Amino acid sequence: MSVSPRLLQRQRSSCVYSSIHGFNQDEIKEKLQAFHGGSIDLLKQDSGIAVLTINNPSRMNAFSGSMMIDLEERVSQLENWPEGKGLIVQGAAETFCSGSDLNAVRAISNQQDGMKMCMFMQNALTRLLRLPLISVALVEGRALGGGAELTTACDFRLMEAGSVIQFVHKHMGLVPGWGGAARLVHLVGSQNALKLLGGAVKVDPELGVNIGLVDGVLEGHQKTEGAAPLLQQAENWLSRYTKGPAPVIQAVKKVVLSGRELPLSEALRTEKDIFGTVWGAPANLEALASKSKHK
Ligand SMILES: CCC(=O)SCCNC(=O)CCNC(=O)[C@H](O)C(C)(C)COP(=O)(O)OP(=O)(O)OC[C@H]1O[C@@H](n2cnc3c(N)ncnc32)[C@H](O)[C@@H]1OP(=O)(O)O
Repeated sequence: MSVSPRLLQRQRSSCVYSSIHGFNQDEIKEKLQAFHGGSIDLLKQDSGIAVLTINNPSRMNAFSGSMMIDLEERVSQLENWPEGKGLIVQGAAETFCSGSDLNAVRAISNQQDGMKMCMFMQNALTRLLRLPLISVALVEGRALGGGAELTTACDFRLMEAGSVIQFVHKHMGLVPGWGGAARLVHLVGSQNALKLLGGAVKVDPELGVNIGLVDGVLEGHQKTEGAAPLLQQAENWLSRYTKGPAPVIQAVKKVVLSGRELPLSEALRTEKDIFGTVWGAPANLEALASKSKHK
């Protein structure tokens, strides 16, 4: 499939690494492709909420090399989805993700390949976080290592009662490399981030909510009689933020993103530009015509 120049330009501007940093995406893709197994599945729904599933149940949804490539391709598809409003990232078979596939990690444990894999995943997860969609990580079971990092590449995190997020990197003689440490500091502050990484702390829903990592706790549908399936609960939770026309929801995400990532003057100018895309647009004119009251 050929990629349009506009799409390529948008992808590049969302990436952290490019050829200027000595990063060659095709080269690392070829290496990663050798470690296959599992998939990343994308379901775009008419509601404007997509579901991205980390699917490698026989390895507790660990990321094989080919799944890393899949992830990058799915993010590209979501970048090019004008009707999109929200995204739920979940794991298959009742667990979230056990990080990178340790078989692949062992095979590419040399310094150079490790750096390339790290840059590839930072690019993919940064683009995931920068999607103009409001995103939620739905954590069921365990989110370990790179799986914990993946949760921080979403706008929100919902945990099922009994689930765990754990940055186990220290136990592996590592630190996060997929951007998880930088994002964690933004989410919970440097004191809490130091505790979570330095202690490889098991974060349960209660601790997660207390430190601001977790935005909601869902009832375990298998343990609580009458509870809705988890994905349904997550969709209901997300829908309060995705009600309305896609251009408006996407603009909401973009102004928050620019405020989060850019220096103030630049964020203000970006906000003005984004404001310009919704001012006088159909949803704005419709709201003005309806003389709505906000009681
Ligand atoms: C970016 C840096 C990183 O992400 S480094 C990787 C960090 N992750 C890890 O170290 C996770 C290691 N795995 C575990 O701790 C356990 O397998 C967990 C996930 C707790 C599950 O335990 P338990 O319920 O007893 O199942 P199990 O150990 O029998 O696992 C089932 C099969 O899945 C596999 N598995 C699990 N995690 C990985 C992984 N990260 N990479 C490759 N394979 C993994 C296990 O080896 C096991 O496979 P098998 O059935 O023995 O063939």
